[in-house]
Amino acid sequence: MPLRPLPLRDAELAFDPQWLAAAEADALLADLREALPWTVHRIRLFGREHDSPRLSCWIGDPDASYRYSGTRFAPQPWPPVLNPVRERLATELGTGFNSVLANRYRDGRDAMGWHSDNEAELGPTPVIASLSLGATRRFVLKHRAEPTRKLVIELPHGSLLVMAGATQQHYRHALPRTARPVDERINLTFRRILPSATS
Ligand SMILES: O=C(O)CCC(=O)C(=O)O
Ligand SMILES: [Fe+2]
Repeated sequence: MPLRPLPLRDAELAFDPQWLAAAEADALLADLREALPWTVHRIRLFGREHDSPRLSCWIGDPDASYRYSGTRFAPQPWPPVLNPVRERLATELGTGFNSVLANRYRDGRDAMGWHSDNEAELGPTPVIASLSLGATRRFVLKHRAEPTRKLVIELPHGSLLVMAGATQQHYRHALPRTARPVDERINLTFRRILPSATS
């Protein structure tokens, strides 16, 4: 299916509910579960350290280091299974990616809180390509200045959501917890860390 624009004022979004065919998405999910060194990241919230409610893994080119809670981290190397995905994204979106944040939500209690992907190293108008595998979860975008302006979207197995332009400047997003019994989900957000920020 093609990527189609999702209309939302002050945002630039495109969505394909089935960017990967089910069999490809199944294989990728199974591989990534095994291939990645999943860890619980520590996050700083109101001055206190907590375990983040999910498993994560940062992947990237060797020069694409990133800052997280004030520390600089070297990324994990790309697992070969992601190479075709990375190439296809670059071709279809017309922009290259040098890093991926992989998140693994073990069940409905795992989640991601409100944030924007607005780190300085991504630049002011980052293209972020979010590929979802496994259980369908609800993703919510909320306008910073007008919180009633919202988009709620279900992200199914094999779907691709692209956030671009000024989306990160105007909107925050989250993956809320759910009381529904849900299976595991893996999400990959492909990003481009700018070279000026990686030295
Ligand atoms: O799991 C998701 O769909 C969202 C992930 C996300 O917002 C992020 O990695 O920055
Ligand atoms: Fe995000």
